[in-house]
Amino acid sequence: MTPLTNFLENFHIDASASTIATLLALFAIIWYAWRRAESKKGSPSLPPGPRGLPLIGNLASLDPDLHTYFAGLARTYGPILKLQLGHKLGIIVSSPNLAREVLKDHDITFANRDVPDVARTAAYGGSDIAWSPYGPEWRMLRKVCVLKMLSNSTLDSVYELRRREVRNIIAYIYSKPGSPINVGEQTFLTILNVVTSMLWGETAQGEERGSLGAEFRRRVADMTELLAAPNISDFFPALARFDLQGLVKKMRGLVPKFDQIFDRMIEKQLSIDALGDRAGASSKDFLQFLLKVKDEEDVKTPLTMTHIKALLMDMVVGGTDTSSNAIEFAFAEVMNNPEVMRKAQDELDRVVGKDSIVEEAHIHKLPYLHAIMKESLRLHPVLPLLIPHCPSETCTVGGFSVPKGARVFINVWAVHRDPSIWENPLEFKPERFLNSKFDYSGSDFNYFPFGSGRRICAGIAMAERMFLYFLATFLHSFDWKLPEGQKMDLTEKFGIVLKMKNPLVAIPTPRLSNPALY
Ligand code: HEM
Repeated sequence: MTPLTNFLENFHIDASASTIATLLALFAIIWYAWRRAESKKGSPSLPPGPRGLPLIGNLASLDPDLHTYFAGLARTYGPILKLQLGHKLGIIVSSPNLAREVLKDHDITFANRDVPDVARTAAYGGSDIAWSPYGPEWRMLRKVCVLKMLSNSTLDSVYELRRREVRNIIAYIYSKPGSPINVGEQTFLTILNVVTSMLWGETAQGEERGSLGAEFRRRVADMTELLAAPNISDFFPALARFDLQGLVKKMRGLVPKFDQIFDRMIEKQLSIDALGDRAGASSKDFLQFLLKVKDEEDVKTPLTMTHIKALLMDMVVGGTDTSSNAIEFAFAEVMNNPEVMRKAQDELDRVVGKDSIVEEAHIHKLPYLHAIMKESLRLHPVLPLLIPHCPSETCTVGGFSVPKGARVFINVWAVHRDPSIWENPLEFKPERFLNSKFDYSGSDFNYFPFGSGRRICAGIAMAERMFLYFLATFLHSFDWKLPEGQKMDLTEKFGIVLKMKNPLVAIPTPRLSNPALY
């Protein structure tokens, strides 16, 4: 197989001879122009990296599991390395010191994103928090979200929503004695209901809960898969308009399905406002708040309807898939380590008791549960390469030049498994976090599952609450075992969100003293 056919196969392109000839000609022109531009600039001291092929660079050898592939390269080339991804330079950083240089010392320079074509399509032209460039618009969006929806005081005020959804799922599981439960799916549905009811106060019930949730989950999964797929258009911007792999077309097919729901909810909210029927809308609804902010005049950076939809997309896609996959990994690790399960359930029985149900007020009294969350996010940080950063100007990291516009991957997954930092890094051992100094603030670059600096996750408080409350309730309410003859498989699958390759299916047995508690 030639490198070109190998490359085409890697990118799932069916190509006739004439397509290949056209591509070759285009590549040659781009390559020539690029080399000329480079030679004019002189040769900057770039980080080391594997030798690439002319035109396509290292694209032919990319492995779909980018986090493990990058970790392997770092063992050969060191903690900062480069990959030539067609016309785009990729920089991979895999050590705490260099992550600190990028995310702390050069925080503002790297607080930008290199927006993939599909992400631009998904996020209404990149008008959301995650893909906006660093600047007043991003600051306004983040402030609106963090202050209003994701702050501790708002989260406290909507505990009833979380409680209702968690009690619903527990009752549902209890109603299916001995049946296998798809843990990720049920967690996703519950979180989706929490997030959407915070957004617009509507929550799917009964049959609708199952069908709407399953449909949403598929679409969110399709979306994150498209976001993670290597796209020729990003590596050869001159070819973007041809959308050779059809990824943007696929994303364009997905977005309207979300958009219709957003439109429906916005219209509903506006008609409630028009009728002055405040009683029909909870004053806590985030959408209602956003629509009010949109109408505010005399603001320097106005919030538009496009921003609102992009924010809803961030919350529905970013808030659900991350949290549910993180919980699924933790659940699987706990099941795979019976001693950890025993300690977690002992702690719950001591603090909550078998004659009561878990409330969020119990959570701060459960240090072992907190340690489980930290350990699980160490081994399986669900955004293993963060969201790639992009320097707004050329700067030096670890003594090497990182050019303006490079796509910078911070391999937090590799740092979290580095044996020079962590003892027996592959072991799931929550004890290592008991009484430890590690938190989620991103101030220690040995442990930063939510990122660090200006672009740190905007939803940490919400993620922490949902994760701990769900896991505590699941472990307290039931004993869990795998279906007969099945083995636990913790293999990961890379997407922009890390998932379990084979979804966790487990059988619950009630363990509380009284059926009324379900
Ligand atoms: C366990 C769950 C979660 C984990 C591990 C996680 C982790 C992360 C990480 C690593 C980033 C990228 C940081 C960077 O690029 O440097 C991020 C960004 C983000 N997260 Fe989360 N996240 C989780 C849940 C949530 C939730 C529940 C929400 C909101 C409802 C949320 C909203 C966001 C947003 C809006 C961004 C973009 C921030 C920006 O670019 O300024 N996340 N998250």
